[in-house]
Amino acid sequence: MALLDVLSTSGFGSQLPTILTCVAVLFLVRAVFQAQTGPLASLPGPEISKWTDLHVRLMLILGKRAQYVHSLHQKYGPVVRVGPNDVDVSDHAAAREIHRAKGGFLKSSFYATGGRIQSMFSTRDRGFHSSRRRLLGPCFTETSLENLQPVVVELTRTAMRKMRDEAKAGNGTVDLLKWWTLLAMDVIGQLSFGESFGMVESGKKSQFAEDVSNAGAILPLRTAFPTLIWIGAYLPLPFFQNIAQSRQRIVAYNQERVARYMQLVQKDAQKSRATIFTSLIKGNAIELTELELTVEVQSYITAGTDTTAVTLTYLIWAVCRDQKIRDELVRELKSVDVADEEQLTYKHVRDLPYLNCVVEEALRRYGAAPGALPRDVPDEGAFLGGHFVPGGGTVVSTQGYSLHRDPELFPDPERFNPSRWENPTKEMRDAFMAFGTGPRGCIGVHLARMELRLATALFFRSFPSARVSTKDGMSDTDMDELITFLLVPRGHRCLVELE
Ligand code: HEM
Repeated sequence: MALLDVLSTSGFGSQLPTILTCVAVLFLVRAVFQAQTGPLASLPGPEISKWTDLHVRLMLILGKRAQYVHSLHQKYGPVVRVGPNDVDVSDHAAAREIHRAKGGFLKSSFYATGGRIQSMFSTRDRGFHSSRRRLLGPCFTETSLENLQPVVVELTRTAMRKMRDEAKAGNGTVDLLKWWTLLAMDVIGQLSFGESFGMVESGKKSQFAEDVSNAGAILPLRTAFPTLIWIGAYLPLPFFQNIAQSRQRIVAYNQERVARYMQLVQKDAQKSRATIFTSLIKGNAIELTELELTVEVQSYITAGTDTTAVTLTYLIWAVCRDQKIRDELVRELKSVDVADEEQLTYKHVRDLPYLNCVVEEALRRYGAAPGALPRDVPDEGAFLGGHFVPGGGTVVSTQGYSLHRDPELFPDPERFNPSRWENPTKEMRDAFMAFGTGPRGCIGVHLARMELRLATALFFRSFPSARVSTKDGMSDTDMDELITFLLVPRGHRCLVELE
């Protein structure tokens, strides 16, 4: 018997509207109760945040979430409710508390996007993370990277040569975002597999790089509407199918490269190319399985390419826009006296004071990960920024965007002003979160700083009068800051004239 017949003979059908109305009323009462008297009800924030976070999700897709949340902090203070279960904190001491070791705030479900195999980046498991970080941390120290710096210098030098060639062959401009992306990805390839992806040399993104961009482009949508993406994976729509194919190709490519590297190690560990994993070689094997290594390398490519490339793009753009800053930087760089440009090493530039101020200010103002870093509040709750934030399902975030714009610590915070780092206070240092902080802070921080310093130094030594172009319609609008998890310039390009 059809279901409707059963319902009508049982009299249930005639009562259905009443039942549905009761259910709707119950939901409404529950929502009102939660909004007005729930454990987060006393936290400051706009009325809408008590009912929904849909507006915040839409802001995320539009690349304006960080700016919106910052405007809430300006209005409501350092602790603000941004959704029924979401809080954002811009108090420096509270941010440190959230991110400190053993603070009890674990990465939220936002990070659980990477399938069944966990990486150091994606894991939410404290035990897994500690053991992986203990193993890999030593690979990323300044001392370990020391041995690898010549290959980074060489790749950067090649990038300069290729940029000059491209500018000469074309209309005098180059797209910084393109070149820094090729460079950053080649650096990770070189340091992970002992061979680069060859993109700086070819001047073009490989299929692999295109796939990485494709897979990354879906991140905002996945973050804002994870269920939609989950359903999409089962639908025969080209958009979702293309992304699935990109992901499959990325995995296959990484597997192949890692397998090749491991064969080299097995054949002759001594002669295998130096990589960040060299110190993990014991006898003729590496202390990670092929699969573990593949997943780790993938996370370095995702976490270490666009972050470095975008920060560097904004850095060079900001310096080119201000002749005084550019001239001061060029003056300092010219003071490095080497007989031949080819002899310039990382050591020559690492400790240059003004260069370091420029890098620090670029990371403060344009660090490429300024968005929310969400953490689960421990069950017992916590006092943060003068408020009690309850646990049991609350997610608390900190965002570099707000922490770096505290006008008390960084007067005129929107201004790109490297000199503010000449004598930084402890409070400024404490508020600096471009690389996160605590045990989940960026493991690539020394590598990133090395790349930023080297590329900036070699760029302005090669092109001391570089300036932002207006050719091909390039304008400041291209550099409007869109922030999902990462920062990206609206125009997805940054054209500069080299000479
Ligand atoms: C300017 C460049 C970079 C910026 C601004 C940046 C920023 C960040 C931030 C803010 C975090 C913390 C994320 C969180 O708490 O949710 C992080 C973590 C991480 N970053 Fe970076 N990063 C950069 C470069 C790199 C590079 C070059 C690598 C390459 C190895 C890398 C690998 C990682 C990894 C693996 C983590 C996770 C660490 C963990 O959970 O133990 N990053 N990064």
